Amino acid sequence: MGKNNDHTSREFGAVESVPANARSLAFWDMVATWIGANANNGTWYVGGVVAGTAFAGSVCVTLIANPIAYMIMALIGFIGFKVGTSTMALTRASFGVRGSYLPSFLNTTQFIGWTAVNTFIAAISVSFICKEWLGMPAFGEPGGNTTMLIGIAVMSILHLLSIATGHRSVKIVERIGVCLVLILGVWETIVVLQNISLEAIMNWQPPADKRMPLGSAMDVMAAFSLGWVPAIAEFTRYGKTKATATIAPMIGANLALFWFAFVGIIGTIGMAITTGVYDPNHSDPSTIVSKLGLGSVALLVIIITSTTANAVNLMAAGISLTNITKKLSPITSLWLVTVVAAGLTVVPLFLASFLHSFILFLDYIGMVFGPIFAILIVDYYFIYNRNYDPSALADRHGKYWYSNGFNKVALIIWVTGVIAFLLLQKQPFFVSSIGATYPVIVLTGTLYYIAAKLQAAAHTSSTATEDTNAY
Ligand SMILES: O=c1cc[nH]c(=O)[nH]1
Repeated sequence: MGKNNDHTSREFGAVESVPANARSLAFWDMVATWIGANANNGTWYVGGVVAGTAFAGSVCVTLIANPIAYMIMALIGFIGFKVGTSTMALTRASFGVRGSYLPSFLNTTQFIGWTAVNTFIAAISVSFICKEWLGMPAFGEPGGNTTMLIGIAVMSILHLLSIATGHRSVKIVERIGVCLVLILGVWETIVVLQNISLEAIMNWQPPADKRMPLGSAMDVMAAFSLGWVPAIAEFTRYGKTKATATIAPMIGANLALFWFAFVGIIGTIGMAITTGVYDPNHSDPSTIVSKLGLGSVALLVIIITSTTANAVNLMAAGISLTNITKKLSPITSLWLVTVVAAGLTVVPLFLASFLHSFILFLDYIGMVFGPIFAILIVDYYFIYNRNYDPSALADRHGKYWYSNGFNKVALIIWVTGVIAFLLLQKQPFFVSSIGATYPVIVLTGTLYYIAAKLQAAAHTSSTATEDTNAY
């Protein structure tokens, strides 16, 4: 095959449909990618956050909220597989060619935000390990920012290497990363379990002022996993088979999430029992492992897990940007978002509470993306009957242009969904039970279905009137 036709070495822009001969991701590559995504420090951390519902509550929330999110991910992964474009380009069909710039902008910012969040959490661990090994001040101590900056610098170099050639370098990072994560992560989990009594963990109750209601924990977990959904078609469009695009991400994401969140839950509760202080910043088992004098292994686990997760985050941030502008090539865009993310990671050093900012960030994700996914899924499966035309996604005269490039119906329903989230999220019923994220997704999907059908009926009748008048 001539060099120019060798699509397998190319990174495709958001709106380009990946042809069959460029689909190089096999089933196990996809499983590895999503294990690599969720086997990360952020998942430990979110496990520590929901530990505020005590052990039984946090396990239940984890087992309910996340699989639902990954079913949504599979539904959208399938659309990406069929149409061949990135997730944000898919929103052109429902929001309009220009209307899709809104979700794309939100998406680029959320994935840059995730990269910063993961890098920051990894840097906290690096900082603690620098203290153990070198006696340098750790995060939270006077002068602790130096060790944080070391952590941020190391991670950012690894990020640049992992996205250097787009999905191909990410594939290699995930293949190597997942093997190391499985070996070191299992080992680290065993060490932690040997040092923490499961019985004491099950009986532990959070202090009254730190107890988290179940519905709030549902929202936290749902937002955490839904955060991955807009990255899915970036990978499934390179998938070789339907199962690669649907079942493989579900296996990888669920497996790694259950594992790491569980370790985060027991790590945080274990530390709360030992120190008498409940703090999700202690969800990181590497801190425990390094206290046992095994700091180098702990450090490796942190660096690898954060790199594999951020490779996915950066792919999604960079490719989303190419849905907004054609001026940036996919690879330039990937490099750009990596540099911006490195800069952003420094910001939490100057914020009062990282945990508070993290929860606000998750609220933002649940609020803006839940309604976007509802509209995308209903639009593809029920309005367009599983039939999007990739060639019309960039066509100014095509069916996705709507009115000046915007589908007002989708935009209005999206705003309605966001407002509904803001109203329901604080209602005692939702706070104490199922949270607001999933009810709002169902509500938005239903409203969009009704509105889009009414829009289609109005369009048909106005076309019929025009035809009659023509005679
Ligand atoms: O999108 C996501 C979700 C969870 N963790 C991440 O790093 N990114």
